[in-house]
Amino acid sequence: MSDILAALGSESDSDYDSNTDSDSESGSELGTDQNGQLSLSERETTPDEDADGDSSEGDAGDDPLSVGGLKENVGDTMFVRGVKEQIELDEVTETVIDSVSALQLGVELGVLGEKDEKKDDPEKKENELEAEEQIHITEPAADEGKKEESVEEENAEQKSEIVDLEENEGHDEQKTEGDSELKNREDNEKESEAHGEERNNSVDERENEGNNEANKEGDDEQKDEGEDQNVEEEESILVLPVPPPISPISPIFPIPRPVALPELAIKPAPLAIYAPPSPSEPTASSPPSASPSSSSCPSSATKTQDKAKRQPEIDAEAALATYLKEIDGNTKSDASEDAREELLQRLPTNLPFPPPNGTEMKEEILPATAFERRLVNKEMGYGLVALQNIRAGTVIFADQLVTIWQEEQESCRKMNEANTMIRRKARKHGKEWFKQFMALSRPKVKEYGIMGGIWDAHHLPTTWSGKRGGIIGLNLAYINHGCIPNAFMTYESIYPPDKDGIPQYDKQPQLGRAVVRAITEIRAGVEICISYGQTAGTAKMRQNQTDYHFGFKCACCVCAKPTESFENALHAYQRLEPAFNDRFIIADKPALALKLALDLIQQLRRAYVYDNRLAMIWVKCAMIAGHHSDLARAHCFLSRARQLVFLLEGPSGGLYRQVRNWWLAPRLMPGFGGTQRGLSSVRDSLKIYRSGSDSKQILFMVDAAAGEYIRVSRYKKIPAAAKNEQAGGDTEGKDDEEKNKARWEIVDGLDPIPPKLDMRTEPPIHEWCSVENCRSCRRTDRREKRIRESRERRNGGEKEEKEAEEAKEEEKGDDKEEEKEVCTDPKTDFARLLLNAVDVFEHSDGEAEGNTDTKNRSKKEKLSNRARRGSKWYLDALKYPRILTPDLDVNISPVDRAAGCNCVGLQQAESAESVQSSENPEEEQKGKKKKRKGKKKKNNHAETVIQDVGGERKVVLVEASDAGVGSSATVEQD
Ligand SMILES: C[S@@+](CC[C@H](N)C(=O)[O-])C[C@H]1O[C@@H](n2cnc3c(N)ncnc32)[C@H](O)[C@@H]1O
Repeated sequence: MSDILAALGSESDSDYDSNTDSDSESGSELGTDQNGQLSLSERETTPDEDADGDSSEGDAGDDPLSVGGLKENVGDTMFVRGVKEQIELDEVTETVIDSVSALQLGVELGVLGEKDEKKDDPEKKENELEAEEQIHITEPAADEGKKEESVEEENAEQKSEIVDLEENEGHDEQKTEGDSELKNREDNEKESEAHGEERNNSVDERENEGNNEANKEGDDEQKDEGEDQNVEEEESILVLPVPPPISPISPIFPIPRPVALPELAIKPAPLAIYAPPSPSEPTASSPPSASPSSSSCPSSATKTQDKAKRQPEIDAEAALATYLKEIDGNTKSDASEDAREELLQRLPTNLPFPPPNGTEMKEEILPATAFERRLVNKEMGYGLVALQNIRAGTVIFADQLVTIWQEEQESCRKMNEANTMIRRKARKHGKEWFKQFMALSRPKVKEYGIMGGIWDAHHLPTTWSGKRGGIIGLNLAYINHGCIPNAFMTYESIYPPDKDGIPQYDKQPQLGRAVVRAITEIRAGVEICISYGQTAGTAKMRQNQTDYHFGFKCACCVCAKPTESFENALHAYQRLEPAFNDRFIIADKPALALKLALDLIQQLRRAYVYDNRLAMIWVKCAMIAGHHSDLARAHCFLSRARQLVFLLEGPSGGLYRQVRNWWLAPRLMPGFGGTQRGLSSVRDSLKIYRSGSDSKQILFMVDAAAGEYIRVSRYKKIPAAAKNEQAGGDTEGKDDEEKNKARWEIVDGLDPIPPKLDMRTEPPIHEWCSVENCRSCRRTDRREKRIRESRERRNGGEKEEKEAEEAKEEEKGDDKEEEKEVCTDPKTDFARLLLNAVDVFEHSDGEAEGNTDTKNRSKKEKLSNRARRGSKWYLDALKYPRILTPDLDVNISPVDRAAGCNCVGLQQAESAESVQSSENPEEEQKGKKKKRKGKKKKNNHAETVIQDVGGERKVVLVEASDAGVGSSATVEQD
């Protein structure tokens, strides 16, 4: 899954039916993108979000995963639940508040423990100081003098910078910040003295290094360059230590950094750490209410209460709870069909199309005042905390980045080289940016240098376009990791422009800004978290994962205070996710795979996991359906994936683009058409969309056995009247809703003969589009028209038509046999396809033998053409071995065969013949001839498998003689 994500760039049982309905309307999306652009304001005016917020209630009650719905619903849900959570979070908050006040007392948290110990034990303190000194002394003796020199020089440089700073400060924006910081520090120092504590040198150091470096930037570039060189010379004596294997992207300065917390303005403001909403769903009868004790700040509590009094969230909450219950099937719905329809009506249907590559996106970005840096807790340090309610889908910030790729990192042999590189890259973003960059906090490790210190404290490991590296941005520098995040980060792709400044899309794009979007509503006072990387499993497992990959044990609220439902969901994800990459399950147990997916989607939704983990499950379901040529289900799954990915990435995201393309043409999905077991048309998806609350049953094939595949066309709706009649009018004990509900039955027997999959005859998907004057449809029409005309021009009208007709007839003749009957057994479907592949092999053998017989050749050519068509899936599947290659070692048991399947594939298989294998190539050749001779004589059952023959993968016939049916099969190789 992550592979796909990397290559490309992923709502619950409860929502798919509503969403699918919206999806049915989402055909209208085709026309909604009139400008090809999206501005957030446009999105904000979706029908689900009317001015008074009432509709958002409806949405909330309706479909928390739809894009607009999510914005409102989840938000509302989270908002109200968040209040509840705060009761649970009181403990945490108290701890945090304690630590804040501790910090105000001038105690640096990072060295709290250290200092306490030192206070207790003066001897120990002395020893440690000595040890610290020794660490510096352990430099090579020859370098020692130089190092001291360099340190002195650095200090001298810093002092001169301070003078500069003091001179410039009057004109500098940083002045006020610096002043307040200095004041804070002075206060802290005084208090520290009062407590008899040792004053921390870090203050001076930061003053010297941070602000002054920023100030120094005010000087001209040449001077800077000169200084760089000086620094380079000074630092060249320091050798970068060998990086320990902490992370695949080892930090550029891998010395374990001390836990020195950055000095920022600490306000004794209400503080709530990020927490996903409580999984316990409030009921309509007991709407959640804000409790004064749920907030550390009385004023904020009152505000929340006031909000709660204004009701909309509570009503939305109640509606959502009812709706969720209805969908989940936990309880019977109180919501009438009409009410439900009304809710569905409010779903947004105008998901925009991604703009053409490179089009400037006009999305609103929140003002910088919408969040601030605050101390979260001792473990996590500082984080970004929302100061206002943020809607799902909003761009919180878009950061310019300093990126250092792994190769660049590895090319730095010395600390100063790395420092210079970071400095150079940071300066590219302009003076103001650089100043702010220099003002980022950093640990007090001399060896790191200034840039190295900042990098070490704030960089995030990343992978982009297959490259690994680290990034650092001004806001990103303070965003923490959460295992259930409420924000999602994507990158912009920047294509290099040509001479005229036009982006060249055929060139490799460069990493642009890092865009962070809210994926659920984020309440004011809640920490904004992204996921540094997908974590899964229990809290301990996740902590190990973050420790291994990022060098810290995750202390996010989900890990710090694991609750049952979060744990279950993330553990289920870890256990079930691999199933969607398992060739055997995908090819042979599609219904099992879909059921697992349903279970997982439900669990993730309950735990409020709305990130790419969920989106990719929808995508995987679509791929599974696609593998079995089930256009209808694939289309529905892709609709859901598309909505969610849109929320995560916005309209110009890479995955969004990809999913949207697949949604338009599911056949473009890798592995599509591996079998024809689920053959359906996109039009069939309307059945799923219209099936309302039963859509889960159809979409996920809930009634199917693990290895079964029930085509959408086999579901038949029994109207309520007919159903009651069938029951003999026995409707006692059933409520009205049950009586009036239609039933979906699965029509028994074989699936009807499917139409041949033919891209030319299938109506283009845009034909379903109901939007008037749809831009996309017009474009498609124009393109098709152009193609037709050019074809006609090239081949000369009539002649070409005649030829095409002839070719069609010929093809029909070829495929008649295949169309006779369609096997619904996966194994036999599979055998048939493999046999086609065998034809290819045979044909190539013939050529190798120099068989020039024209009759044979034309026959073989025909065969091979057919085989090529049939086995295209096989070749395609080989391209995606991890994802959707069907199980290559599939065997048809003799018992299965004895059960008698009439499919053409099996008949062909039965008429085929196996040949004795031999390790000797000459004998093998003889064997092949023998095989061809005896082809018609024997009537043994044969099955095909892929085996390693002489180091090469070959399709092999596995023969079972008539006598062996039901007993044992003899295996021979060809
Ligand atoms: C980009 S910085 C975030 C800002 C950082 N908290 C600070 O105070 O400077 C990333 C660092 O924050 C800490 N961090 C982030 N998320 C964390 C989490 N969930 N648990 C523990 N530490 C975390 C780790 O030390 C990590 O290396």
